[in-house]
This record gives sequence, structure tokens and C-alpha cells, in this order.
Amino acid sequence: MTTSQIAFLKGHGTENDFVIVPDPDNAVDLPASVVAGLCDRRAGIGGDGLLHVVRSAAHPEARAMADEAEWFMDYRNADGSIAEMCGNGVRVFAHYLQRSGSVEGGDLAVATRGGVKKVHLAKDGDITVSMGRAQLPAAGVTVTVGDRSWDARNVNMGNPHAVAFVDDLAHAGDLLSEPAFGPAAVYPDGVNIEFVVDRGPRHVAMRVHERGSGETRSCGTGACAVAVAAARRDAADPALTGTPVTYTVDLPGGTLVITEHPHGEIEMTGPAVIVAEGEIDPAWLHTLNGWGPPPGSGGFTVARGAAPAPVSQAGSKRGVLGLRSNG
Ligand SMILES: N[C@@H](CCC[C@H](N)C(=O)O)C(=O)O
Repeated sequence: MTTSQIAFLKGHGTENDFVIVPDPDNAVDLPASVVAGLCDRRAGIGGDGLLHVVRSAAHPEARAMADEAEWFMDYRNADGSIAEMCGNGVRVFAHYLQRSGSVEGGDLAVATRGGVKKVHLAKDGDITVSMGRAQLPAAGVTVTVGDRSWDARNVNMGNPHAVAFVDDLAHAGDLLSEPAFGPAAVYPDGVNIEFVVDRGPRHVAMRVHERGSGETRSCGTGACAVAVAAARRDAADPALTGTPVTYTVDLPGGTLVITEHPHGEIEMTGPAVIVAEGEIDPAWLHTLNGWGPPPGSGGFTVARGAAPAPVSQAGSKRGVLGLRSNG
């Protein structure tokens, strides 16, 4: 039997943490059950999400972007679901590429499901990402926690957000479960929900409940959505004033600086850290693929209520140890 091992790293951006799987040729199959197992904080490596590092030319969802961006961030949430974009993730992704020697410092382009993002790796270690423009669908949204409800701003940063300005971040409750929102039809694919308070002029603090991951200590797209919503509330929309507007956004895991320009482009600046690297044990990976001990036998558990979807060996294109057979 092949004993190929799969390398991983662990990193975070303002404590939004990720399992990183470098896989230039797109040879590692990552079904939702495996992603959920790797992101499990007790039985796995642990993370709010997973960054699958693939050459754009090797991934069917990114091939069309390969001329513009050599690398594709195949981002997954902790429950294994797919999201269009991850703002903290793209900084960690770029930092990993630089650290591994795959790219030099300075400027690079990263393909994501939300389009190509331009990233600047500064000498001081901070990373700035051009996140694109926000869309502000008109549909009104309400967010509810316990007996409190708020009108929220619907902001799309490639992925969906509902931004609620509150009097006290504690009013968001424990965020162990998803806050109620409505009407449900506004977000057919689910939503990330931000709770925001003012800290000072152009300075806010937020908590977030992320689709597919639960409460996290930071969310880059969420911080951009919050800055955009705050600028409209504060009559500082740069498209109307002709002046860029910058918000400092404090999150439980750190601070992000968000600037929106008059032409609509949004820049996010923050740190990225790699904390560890190693190899995934192939025997354990087998159990995640449903080929090992069944759930409940002590073999494995999958967190966040996401039941693993066992894939039968016969029905899978997967080769041994989660590597694609490619043939
Ligand atoms: N934490 C991320 C957002 C990750 C995706 C999100 N959970 C979704 O499903 O849209 C960020 O930093 O932007």
C-alpha cells in the first residue's frame, strides 16, 4: 500500500484560524467529511476553515483565472461547506505562498471563487488585499437574538453578510447557535451575521457568527461589510463624498483596517501568521474517508453537528490515503 503522506500547516489571521493543505497539482481529494474532520478542534487539527492551495490551472473552478493568478484559494468552512471568499484566509494564503518560496514579496494575484484578488505583502509583515466592491442589495433584513431584534444591512462581499448595529456586543448572546434572521429568502445560501458597536470616530468593534463555522474570532469579509454599512450610516459613502473612508474594526482576535475608495474598491489590511506544519497521519485520514472505524466506535467524531458523509470506496474516485488516483 502507498504510504504517501499529506502535508499541512496551521495559520491564522487575527485569530481566524485555518488548516492549510498545499496541493499544487490538485491531487488531494477533500470531501466535506474530511474537511470537517481536519477542522475538528478536539479530534482533528482544528480550524475555522481550510485553505486548499492549488495551482489555478489544475482546478476546474479556477482554470479560467490561471492567466491572471497562478494560485487558487480553494476555501472551505469548518463544516466542509464551500464559500466564495475568505478575507483573513487570503492573507494567510499569500503569506504561506511567500514563506514557501512559491512567490516573492510585493504584489501577487490570488484566484478565489469570488474572483481574482490583488494582494500586497508589505515589508513590515502586514498584508493588504483589494477585496473588490461591496454590493448592497435593497432587501431589508432582521436579525434576532432572544427577545431583541435589529434591522440589519444586507452587504455582499462575494459572500453574504447581515450587519446589525447594537448597543452592546453582549446582546449577541453566546452565539453558540446561529442567530435568527429573516426573511429567509433573502439569503438562500445562508449568511454571515455581524454585530457592531461604536468605539469612536470611524472606529467600531464587532462579533460575528459565520456560516459554516459558528462564532469566530475574526472575519475579513465581515469587517469589510461592517465598514461599508458604517460608512452609509455615517453619511460617509465615498462614492458620494469623493473621499476614501477608513474604518478601524476591532474583533475579538485583533484589528483590521478597512478603506473604501470613491470608485468602490475596498482594501483590507491585517496580519497573517503560520504557527505550525506537519504531516497528516494516513491511518487517521482513512477513518475520515469512512473507510476506517464507523462513527461511535471510538474511531472519530465530527464537530459542529456536521455528520460525516461516508463515501464508499467502490463509488469514490479517490485513491488511497485521500490522494486522487488521477487515472
Ligand atoms: N472568515 C472568513 C469568511 C469565511 C467564509 C464564510 N464563513 C462564508 O461562508 O461566507 C473571512 O475572513 O472573510
